[in-house]
Amino acid sequence: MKFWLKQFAQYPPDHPDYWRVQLIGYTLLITMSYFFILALINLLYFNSLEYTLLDSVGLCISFVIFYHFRKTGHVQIASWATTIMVSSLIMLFAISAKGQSYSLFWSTLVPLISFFLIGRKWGTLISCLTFAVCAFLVYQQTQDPEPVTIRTQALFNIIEVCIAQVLLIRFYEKTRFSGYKKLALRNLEIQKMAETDKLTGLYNRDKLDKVLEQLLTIKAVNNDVMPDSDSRDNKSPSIDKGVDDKNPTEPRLLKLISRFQSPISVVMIDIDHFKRINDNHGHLVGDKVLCELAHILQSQMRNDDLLVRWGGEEFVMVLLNTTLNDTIELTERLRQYVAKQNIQGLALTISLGVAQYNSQDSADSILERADKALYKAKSQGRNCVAVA
Ligand SMILES: Nc1nc2c(ncn2[C@@H]2O[C@H](COP(=O)(O)OP(=O)(O)OP(=O)(O)O)[C@@H](O)[C@H]2O)c(=O)[nH]1
Repeated sequence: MKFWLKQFAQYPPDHPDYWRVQLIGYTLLITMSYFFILALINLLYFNSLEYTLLDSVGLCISFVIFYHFRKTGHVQIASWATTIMVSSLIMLFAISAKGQSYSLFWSTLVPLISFFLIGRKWGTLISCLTFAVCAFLVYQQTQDPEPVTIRTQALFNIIEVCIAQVLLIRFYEKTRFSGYKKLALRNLEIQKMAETDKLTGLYNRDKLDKVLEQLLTIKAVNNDVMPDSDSRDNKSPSIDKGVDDKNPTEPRLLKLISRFQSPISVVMIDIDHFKRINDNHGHLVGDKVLCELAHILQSQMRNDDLLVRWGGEEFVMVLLNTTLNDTIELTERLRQYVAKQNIQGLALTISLGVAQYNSQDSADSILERADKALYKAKSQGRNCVAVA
């Protein structure tokens, strides 16, 4: 089938007409095969010249539309031509069979094709017209005193229409599935973009607010029922890392948050005299320093902790299951580690402000205390850790 279906460069998979183009191709290939087989069956098995002629006309028209569509890629013309051809041949067949031998069953294909190819408005009109003709044929049958006899033709009609229905519905399901998948992926991308800092690839401030809010709400509830554990080595729930995370939109934190009982520390980190780096080496170097520092900080953190870019040259860490003493020890180690690094050929230092969660804290108040601690560290001469 793929060999016969031409892929048009002007209709890539994300083009609104992509699936219409596919359906035109599929429908025309299916109708050509159907008309060819039906013509043979009607000629050789039923000896019906009338139906053989009808099928041959269908085969020729399908081929002409198929050929024209492959040459021009004109979706609108091909959609209308296919719909009119399919519905009028079905109607011609049903009328010539006087609606007998389940020939009316073919009309159920008309809405499937017309709605998809020419839209709701015209699809409704053509389907209603087709069904009106069917109703009229049935009415005529009711007026006919002769009893209806079921022949082999009826069996063929039922089988052929069922196969066509299954093929079309399979196609629609594929279309729907592919559409939803694309939408879901796009939503994930958008969510990721909204939560990520473009420069460093870390989570951004919005994400921090969201995570802290959830974390502290659960913490406040749990504080009423469970005592805090007091060691960083205890098994703790995790927060996603921002950098290089394959799926930052589905943090492990959210899955584990309900089990959360442990102490939380928030650390605000600021590069000392960053303005001088920009002034002396330019903003591009400044940007590279920010990226490199983000990776250095990330490399020194546990998988369980969260690092975000707060804005400018400031970062925030959220440490789970970490007591105040552990946090001071850890941040001091981090400060010394950064001071020893050569970042873009520069030696730089950081100041850190630490705040430990207490039961009165909200997301805003704990960040505010960490910020005050950072201010203290700056006023103590920078390159140090201060506690709120
Ligand atoms: N290159 C670059 N610079 C930035 C970015 N965001 C903020 N800055 C710069 O960071 C500098 C921050 O300067 P200040 O707030 O005076 O702080 P500082 O020079 O680090 O001094 P202290 O914090 O007091 O040690 C400003 O020059 C901002 O322009 C960024 O995304 N890229």
